[in-house]
Amino acid sequence: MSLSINGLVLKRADGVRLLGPLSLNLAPGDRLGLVGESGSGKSLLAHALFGALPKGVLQAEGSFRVFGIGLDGTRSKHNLTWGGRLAWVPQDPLAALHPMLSLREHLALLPGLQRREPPETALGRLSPLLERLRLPADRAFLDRFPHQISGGQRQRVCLAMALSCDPELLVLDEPTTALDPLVQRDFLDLMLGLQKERGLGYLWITHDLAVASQVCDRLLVLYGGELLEAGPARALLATPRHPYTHRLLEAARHQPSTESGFLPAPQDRAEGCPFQPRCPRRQNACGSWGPWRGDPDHGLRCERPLEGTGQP
Ligand SMILES: Nc1ncnc2c1ncn2[C@@H]1O[C@H](COP(=O)(O)OP(=O)(O)OP(=O)(O)O)[C@@H](O)[C@H]1O
Repeated sequence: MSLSINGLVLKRADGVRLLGPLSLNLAPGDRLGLVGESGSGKSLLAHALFGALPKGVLQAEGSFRVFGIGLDGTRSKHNLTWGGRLAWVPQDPLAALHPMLSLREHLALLPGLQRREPPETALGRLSPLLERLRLPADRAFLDRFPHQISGGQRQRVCLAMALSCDPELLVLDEPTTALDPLVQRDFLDLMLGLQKERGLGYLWITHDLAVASQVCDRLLVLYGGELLEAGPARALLATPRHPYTHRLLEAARHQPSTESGFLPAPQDRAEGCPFQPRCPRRQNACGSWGPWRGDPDHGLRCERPLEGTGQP
C-alpha cells in the first residue's frame, strides 16, 4: 500500500474529537477523493500525514504508514518520505509560498533537500515539467516573487514544487478553491494527464463532489469528522445512500434544497450521526448510531439510508 491509515483519531487538547476514527488504504496509482464541507476535518488529516498538525490538535489514537513506513511524528526519520515519495499540494498557495523567496528558490527547495541537487541542475531537470504546467522557465519569470504572478500560476508553482522530486503519492488539499472555473477546468485536465503519465496515486481533498467525481475513482464522504459513506465514485453519484451524500450531490448539481443547516462546532455536535440535526430522514436511532454497514470501501453508516433511488 502507498498509504494505510488505521483508526486515526485527532483531538483538541481539551479532549474534543475533531476527526475519526478513520481508516483507509491507498494502493499505488489509486485516485481517492475525500469529500466534505468546511470544518469536517479534511485539512487536519493532510496536516497529520505530514507531521504538521497545528498547535492545539493532537493525534490521540491510531497510526498510519506511508510506503510501509510508520510515521510517528519524528521528522528526521521521514525526511525522505515527506516531499519526496509523498508530496503535498496545499490549500492556499499564497500562504504556502514564502513572500521573500523567488520562484527559482521555491522550485529548487525540495530537490536540494531530498537529492542534494544544485539549484541550476534542479531547474534544468524541471524545465520540461514547467513547460507541461505552462509555466515559463526563463530567468525573468523564475526571478519573480509569489505576489508577482497570477493565482493560477501560484497554484501551478505549488504543483511543480510537489512534483519536483517525482513523488508516487500526492495529497491535494482543495487545490482548485482559489481558481476561477476556466482555470479550474484546466487544472483538473492537467492533473488527470499527469496522473496517467506518471502513474501517480493521489488523495484529493475537496468540498466539491462535482470536482471529486471528475478526478477520482473512489470517494469517501466525511462530515463532522466522521466517515458517513464510501464507494466507487460512479455508484455514489448514481445512487447516494447517506442523506448527506445526497445533499452534497444536490449542491454539486446546483439543485435547490430546503435544508439550510450548518455544521456545529466540534464541542456542540450531537451524539451519534453528526448530520442528524439537519437530516430529513432523522429518527431516534440516529442518536445511538449503529455500526458501519457493508464493505470498508463501499458502505455507509446510517440508520435510515436512501433506498437506492437517491431520493429522500
Ligand atoms: N488549531 C486548531 N485548534 C483547535 N481546533 C482546530 C484547529 N484547527 C482546526 N480545528 C478544528 O478542526 C475542525 C476541522 O478543521 P479542518 O480545517 O480540518 O476542516 P476542513 O474540512 O479542512 O475545512 P476547510 O475546507 O474549511 O479547510 C474544525 O472544527 C476546526 O475548527
